[in-house]
Amino acid sequence: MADPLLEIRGLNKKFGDFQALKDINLELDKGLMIGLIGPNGCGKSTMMKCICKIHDMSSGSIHIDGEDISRKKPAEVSKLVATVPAESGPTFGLTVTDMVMLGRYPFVNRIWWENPEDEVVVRNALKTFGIYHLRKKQVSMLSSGERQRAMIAKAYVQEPKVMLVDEPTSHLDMKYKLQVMEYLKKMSHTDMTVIVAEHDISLMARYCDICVIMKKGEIQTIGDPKVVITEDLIRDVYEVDSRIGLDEDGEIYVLPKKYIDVEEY
Ligand SMILES: Nc1ncnc2c1ncn2[C@@H]1O[C@H](COP(=O)(O)OP(=O)(O)OP(=O)(O)O)[C@@H](O)[C@H]1O
Repeated sequence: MADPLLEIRGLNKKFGDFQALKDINLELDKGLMIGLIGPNGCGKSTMMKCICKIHDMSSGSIHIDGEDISRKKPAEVSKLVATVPAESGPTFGLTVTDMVMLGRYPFVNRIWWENPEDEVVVRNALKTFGIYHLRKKQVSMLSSGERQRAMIAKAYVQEPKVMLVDEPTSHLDMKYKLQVMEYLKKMSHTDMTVIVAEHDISLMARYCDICVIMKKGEIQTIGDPKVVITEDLIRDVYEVDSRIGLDEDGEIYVLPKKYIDVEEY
């Protein structure tokens, strides 16, 4: 059997006395779309930041494609893993093309000067993500949906093996939510494993091959969303009563019904 693309062993992360991640163990194969689900503060972003080395681990190991990331320099890690953060941050008057081109940075040796190959990769990404017509526009002028697609294009041109996407649809309307998830799904079909943290569980259940459910810094369960996402699980993890159904296409939808006030018990 092939080795997993991402292998996390005994990952712990502490901020001072607070333990944000507790003994995380996870093996993921390539070519999958993975949904990271759990309540606010359960550790989703912290786990992503450990995978891309924004945070140092307190203990444990992370291997991507057999490579121990703790031994890699930042530029080498950037060739293995790319991140699409929840917020894009300041863009300093960059055009869409300029910003997406920044994703090629790990491939530049000493002097920053894009070559014709970089230009082809960027042009293709702009077309793939439907933003070619916006290429000369400043990123600060884009709508949320357009900016999100530009951020995904920037991560895509990094040609990573693992793509980490934090809350990709939080500012998007229904159409762009679906569109962004479609793009991410397509990327997972190019042998890239895409890990998405997102609060819309119905959307995650529909698009993800595997869901990783987290609670209080630990992995609660992992598996096929149609199997693992149940009313009992939602009650346990979110303290919310919900109804879970299947529409005529066999897709799961999750309807939150009532917040359970734990103080009442
Ligand atoms: N740099 C930090 N210093 C101290 N505590 C932190 C730091 N970063 C995160 N935490 C804490 O670690 C816990 C996990 O945070 P994290 O951002 O990973 O949660 P999350 O699951 O991504 O939440 P959300 O869904 O709200 O984005 C939280 O209690 C948070 O306050």
